[in-house]
Amino acid sequence: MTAPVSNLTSLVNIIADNVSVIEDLANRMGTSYPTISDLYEPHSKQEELTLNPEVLSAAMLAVSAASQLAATLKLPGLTLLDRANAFHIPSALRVTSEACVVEILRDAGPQGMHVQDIANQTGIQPGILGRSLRLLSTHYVFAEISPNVFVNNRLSSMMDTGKDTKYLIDIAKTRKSTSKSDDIVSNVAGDKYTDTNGVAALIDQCVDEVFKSSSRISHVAAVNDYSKTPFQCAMQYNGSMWEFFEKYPGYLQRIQMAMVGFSHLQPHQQMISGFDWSKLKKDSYVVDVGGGNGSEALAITKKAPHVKIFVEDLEQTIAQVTTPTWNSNPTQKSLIESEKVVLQAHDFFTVQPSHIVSKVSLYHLRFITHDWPTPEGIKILKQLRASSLDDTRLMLVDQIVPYACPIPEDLGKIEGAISLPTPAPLLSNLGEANSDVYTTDFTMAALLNAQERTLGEFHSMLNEAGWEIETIYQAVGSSLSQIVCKVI
Ligand SMILES: C[S@@+](CC[C@H](N)C(=O)[O-])C[C@H]1O[C@@H](n2cnc3c(N)ncnc32)[C@H](O)[C@@H]1O
Repeated sequence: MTAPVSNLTSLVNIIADNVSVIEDLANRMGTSYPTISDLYEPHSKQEELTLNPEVLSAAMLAVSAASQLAATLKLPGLTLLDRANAFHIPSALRVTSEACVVEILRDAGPQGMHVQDIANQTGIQPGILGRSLRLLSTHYVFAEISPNVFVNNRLSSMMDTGKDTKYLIDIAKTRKSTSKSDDIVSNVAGDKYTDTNGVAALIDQCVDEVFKSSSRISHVAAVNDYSKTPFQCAMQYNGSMWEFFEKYPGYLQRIQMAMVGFSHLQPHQQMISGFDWSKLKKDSYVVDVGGGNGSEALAITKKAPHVKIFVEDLEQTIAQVTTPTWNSNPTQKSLIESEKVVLQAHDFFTVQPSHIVSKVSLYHLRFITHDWPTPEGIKILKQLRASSLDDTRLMLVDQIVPYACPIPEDLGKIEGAISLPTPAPLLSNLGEANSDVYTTDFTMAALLNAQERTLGEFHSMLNEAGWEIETIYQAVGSSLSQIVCKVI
């Protein structure tokens, strides 16, 4: 009689089985999985391997099992302490970002640089910088290769803006000389982030205003007063977050680039290719509602060259971000000049202009409903319903929060609403392997008293606004989905 497999062995077996799936594929592709010490090379064969759907699925299971194994084996009190102190990591990331460490270490190359020499370049105190780098290295961001000598690694190099280091150091010095030490609002230099992959913008936004705001979530919950957002409490600002961004253009530029960064973090999410763009009627209109800097609209011009695209956003965003972005790129400029793409100020809480309604085939909303509490989400969706033709479709591109249990039967019948079975003893939502959707949900709570939604929450919000989910398209290893709806 064979002994039953222990919980620990089951977890180890899941890791071993899935790692061998990955290594088999790597061998067939003639490459290897990148190590943590490699620099991030987005176009390398190694990074291409990491985005293969089979590899993504296997990696999700292995990561889920490995983190469950770590949480099981480490003494529970120490795991709890880790969780409770996790907020020190954003502090350390902010210290290193303000000191331009990623770019300084890029210039230093594989031999790295002593923390004293890194510190000398921006005038930061080497003590706290070294401790920040060691805390981060312990969490696999940067590496300490000899005492106090650090190098970039796969994680840290992903935040490289690619910009000239001296230019960034000058920006950092100007920031320091014009900010008071007790400033809650520091003068963000948006130029640091333009023409980058957006990852630095995303990380800097997380470790600045999101971090500050998150510390106020429990206060808002405790007093049960949602008339103010945690962001408003933290930044001591009475207007909305969007008004704040309009008042401080550096923050506005940063959040728009952060959206671009979000796509680069999970490039496979761009592979969501389920929706058949060719089916849209020739010369009909696609409206990218709350389209920001228009990066998605640009992607749509390639998938659906036969339609006209309107990028709508708030007046200031169109003037300060979208228009300069499109005018500075010759291809995008020519799309504007030929009127294939129209950039237009429009408040999505109001009905669409009649010239749009007459020919609209699709309203596209990426990362919009997650910015709003459900009553406001319903108002936005109702305005679009009132601005639709019978065959107009609505596409929400947002993350669907997985339940931590099997999907309810009625929701499971919606086309594309898959919920993959997970092997025991893993959590059914794959736990830490899927943690980004739950942290993004808290980011929405921190900034806007808003939220990411489960499929059930999407279903009822859409129904209330006069829309019915027709099909959902998802990519492996991603909670970002295209939720395509028709009018009821
Ligand atoms: C999270 S960003 C998403 C941007 C873009 N859809 C993307 O995926 O990159 C939300 C956008 O909604 C815009 N927005 C906020 N309030 C708005 C309103 N009342 N009317 C139109 N756009 C608005 C913001 O300016 C911002 O560009």
